[in-house]
Amino acid sequence: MKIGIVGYKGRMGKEIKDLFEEKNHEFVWGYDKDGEYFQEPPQIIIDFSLPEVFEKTEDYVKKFKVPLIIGTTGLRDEQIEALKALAKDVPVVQSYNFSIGIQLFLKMVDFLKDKIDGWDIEIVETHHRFKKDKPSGTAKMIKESLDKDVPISSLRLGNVAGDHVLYMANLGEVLSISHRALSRRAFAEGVLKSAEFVTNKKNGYFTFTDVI
Ligand SMILES: NC(=O)C1=CN([C@@H]2O[C@H](COP(=O)(O)OP(=O)(O)OC[C@H]3O[C@@H](n4cnc5c(N)ncnc54)[C@H](O)[C@@H]3O)[C@@H](O)[C@H]2O)C=CC1
Ligand SMILES: O=C(O)C1=N[C@H](C(=O)O)C[C@H](O)C1
Repeated sequence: MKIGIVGYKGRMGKEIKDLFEEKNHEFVWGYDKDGEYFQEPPQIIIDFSLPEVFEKTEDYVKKFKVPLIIGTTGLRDEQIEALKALAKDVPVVQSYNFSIGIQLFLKMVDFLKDKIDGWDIEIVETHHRFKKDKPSGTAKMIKESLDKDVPISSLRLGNVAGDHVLYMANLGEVLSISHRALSRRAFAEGVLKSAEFVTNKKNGYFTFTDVI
């Protein structure tokens, strides 16, 4: 497929471009801080940028009438609503984490959440020093899955690709679930799966849970 990437000069943008090209897909369009790169119209747009770029992405998806895969974190509620509106016309896949491991993590949380009433529960996330948002989108997803107002601690250290730990403790024991992304490749592979997932869809709002 011919892909377009919003944020194509960023860490995730480059990782996604590299993986798709290894799989014989073609990077034909991009948008970044210094404007548009145009070779030909894309068949799909992938956005890994910042929430302030969202309206541009929305305009380009409408212009090219193509599916959107969006992993940008820190989106505002009205931006999520705008994605749902966009999904009436094109397929949209939105997730704050495109790794398989975090999907399994969320399933474990779902299994545990009504068995840990009265326990102390805390989320700790660690990311590279360049990450702009805090807490991470994934930590927010874990909190939402728990259905509880639990504290989130954020560490910004070196070049960590993404660690998430959920601690649960009663007076006698500590239980934890942890996930470590060893590189950004894990996220890029989830984006590729999502791009393949939407190829036969006309429209609809999906999360990465629907994809796997
Ligand atoms: N959902 C997921 O699985 C994952 C999500 N992310 C999220 O993806 C986003 C990007 O992460 P990274 O690639 O590490 O960041 P980055 O900072 O390396 O890349 C962001 C790109 O957006 C561009 N950009 C910034 N402002 C812009 C503007 N006003 N107009 C056009 N382009 C602009 C930057 O120039 C840069 O190339 C973040 O929100 C991050 O949290 C990151 C990894 C995995
Ligand atoms: O910015 C990152 O790098 C990451 N962001 C996502 C998040 O905020 O949860 C996903 C991953 O942990 C890497």
